[in-house]
Amino acid sequence: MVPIQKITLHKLRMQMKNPFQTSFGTLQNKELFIIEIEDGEGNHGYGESVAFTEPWYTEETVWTTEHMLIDFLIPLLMEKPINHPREITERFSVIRRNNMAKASIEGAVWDLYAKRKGISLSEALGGSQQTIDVGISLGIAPTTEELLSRVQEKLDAGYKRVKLKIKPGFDIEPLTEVRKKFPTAQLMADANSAYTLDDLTHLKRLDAFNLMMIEQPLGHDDIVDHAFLQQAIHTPICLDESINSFEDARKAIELGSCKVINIKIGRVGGLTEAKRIHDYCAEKGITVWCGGMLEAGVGRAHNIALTSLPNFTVPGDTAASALYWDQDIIKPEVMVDNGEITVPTGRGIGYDIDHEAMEKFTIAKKVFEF
Ligand SMILES: O=C(O)CCC(=O)C1=CC=C[C@@H](O)[C@@H]1C(=O)O
Ligand SMILES: [Mg+2]
Repeated sequence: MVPIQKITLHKLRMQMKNPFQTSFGTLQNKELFIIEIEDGEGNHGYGESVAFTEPWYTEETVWTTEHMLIDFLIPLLMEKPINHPREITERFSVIRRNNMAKASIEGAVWDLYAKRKGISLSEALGGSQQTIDVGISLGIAPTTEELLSRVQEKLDAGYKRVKLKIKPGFDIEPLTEVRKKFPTAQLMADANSAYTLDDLTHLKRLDAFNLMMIEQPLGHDDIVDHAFLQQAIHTPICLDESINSFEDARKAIELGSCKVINIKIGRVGGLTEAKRIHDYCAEKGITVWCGGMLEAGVGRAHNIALTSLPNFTVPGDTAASALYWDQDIIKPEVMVDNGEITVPTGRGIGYDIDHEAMEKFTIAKKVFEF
């Protein structure tokens, strides 16, 4: 059993070092919840919520996360005892979607479970990789020169894959320049649904850049048009926004809508569902990699543990804390050495919470005792 005696929602506001620009807007201040669960025996499990303050990536926001946690998910979690964190997906299935809210608390139970067993979260999940490869996702840059210098800097730092954000009007030109300057770099592009099938002729031109993949070129909820597009282009399509569950992944793979899936724990509703998608993709020969949501340290630690599963073969978006934050909320912070992270072997997420830093960024706190 995983006894739960106390749940604390720490609401944090953290300022990003550099604004992150996508085809929808710019992110500078991040609000998030750290969910802390205590078993009354000295163990603390931690999870992090990843919804943004505005619903442009998925429909969830920081505010809906709080509403779901307080009014539905915490009461459901406490309805009867949990024997294994694996049971939570099923328990939460009476609530439609709200996957990021679900994942935030499910992750905290997984961490608590691993800590109680005295094993790492990676081990609890069945991870086998001791080091993981790391890539970087770059926001849209103000100029092509600036983009080239950012790519150069990240490749020099050892990052093993560079993801560029593209949108109509900012695609062929920057990709041409980046490819010219870095002919052998592992490059990919993410459109965050900025195109439609009307852009088919234009999208075919992207085949010239030898990209590892193009992420979510079409509708955020589409798998049909993507299947048509995948037939028409050579570049592998990677789905991000369209895959919110194991069932979505199964259907997309059956339809031939993608060759790659970007697994984000929050988007699919937790570690259990993420692992299920990973296992299914391994069986079907579909490549997976772990995306990021500009998380602080707790969320990154969960991503690192997940990425230690064997079918995570493409470098993930788990870049170093120092690229995002002046000060992170974990100790040590996430360090990337020549494009690799050593998967921690300590109990649970394997990083300690920097309580002082967490207090500093806390803007509200709610405690539930049972
Ligand atoms: O967490 C990171 O380092 C990368 C984040 C990232 O690329 C994204 C996060 C959230 C929305 C998007 O802009 C983008 C993505 O779609 O993967
Ligand atoms: Mg994406």
